[in-house]
Amino acid sequence: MSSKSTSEHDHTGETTAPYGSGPSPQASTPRKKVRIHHLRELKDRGEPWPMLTAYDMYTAALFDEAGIPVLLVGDSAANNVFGYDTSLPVTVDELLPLVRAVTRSVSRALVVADLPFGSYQLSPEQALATAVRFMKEGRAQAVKLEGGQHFAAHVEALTSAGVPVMGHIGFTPQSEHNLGGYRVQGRGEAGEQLLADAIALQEAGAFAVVMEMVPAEVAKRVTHELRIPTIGIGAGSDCDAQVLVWQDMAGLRTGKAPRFVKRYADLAGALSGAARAFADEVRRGEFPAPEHAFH
Ligand SMILES: Nc1nc(=O)c2c([nH]1)NC[C@@H]1CN(c3ccc(C(=O)N[C@@H](CCC(=O)O)C(=O)O)cc3)CN21
Ligand SMILES: CC(C)C(=O)C(=O)O
Ligand SMILES: [Mg+2]
Repeated sequence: MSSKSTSEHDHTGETTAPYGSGPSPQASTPRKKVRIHHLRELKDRGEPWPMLTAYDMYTAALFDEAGIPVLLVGDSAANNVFGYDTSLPVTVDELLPLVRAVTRSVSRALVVADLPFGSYQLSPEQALATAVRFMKEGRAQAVKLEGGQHFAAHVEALTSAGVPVMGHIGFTPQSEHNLGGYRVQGRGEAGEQLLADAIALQEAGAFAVVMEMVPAEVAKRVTHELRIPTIGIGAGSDCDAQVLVWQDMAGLRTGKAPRFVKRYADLAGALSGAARAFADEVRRGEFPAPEHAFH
């Protein structure tokens, strides 16, 4: 990766530091709306960046303030919001209000809407019709869809209509039944196909590609071959960016998380402690105290 230092002027005439530049921690927080070319600049400078899922107002606003440049309203809302056991059942009508809540709540982060199973696979026309709903009704800045070479025409239909597209290859949860469960993809011979898929997405106009559960060596090679950023989840440290589902990252998910997850907090413990403390105080007659009441 080359090192390139730029500072640019936008239509306001204001000079802005590129995202992630500068010596202080604050400097890594973008002061204005993150745009797609910022992500490409970060790749060119070799500066890794974070992406998180978000599905509602508080998380979106907090992650935006924390300097997460890209938020994904994932179809993983199926598991992590709606309580389905796979991502397959979730619909556009269920996801749209979440996308709208997130876009309403951020000032800087780029918001990507994940196209759910069945909402784009039928044809490039279907993909465009669905993407248009997420852009117009959800006010998303980009959409994401799962698939490689076979979906190049879909990606091209979207990008040529002005819809920025993020690809997603490797383990693609919407195809879990076809892939035989939650398994690492792209080992051995399949690594060549993964690279071909990534290149096909780039050539079709995708602005970034998620690689989920692929060997770190393969992800590294794809990352070096592509001009557009790669975003890893269980794909090692050589991707241009890293994404996690926020409930996994913050320890809200109970039960065993996938191996690629690191927990940075114990929200499950904190929330369950708060609920128990509230319940105890109500049962003991300690809450509400006089200062919580009106007289
Ligand atoms: N909370 C959450 N986190 C996710 O990362 C996530 C979702 N939900 N929902 C949609 C998909 C499903 N994903 C998953 C779900 C489970 C594993 C998992 O259990 N992995 C095991 C087994 C891997 C193997 O056998 O090779 C692991 O230990 O990583 C992986 C990805 C990723 N996505
Ligand atoms: C894990 C990310 C990449 C995703 O697709 C989702 O959350 O739906
Ligand atoms: Mg998804």
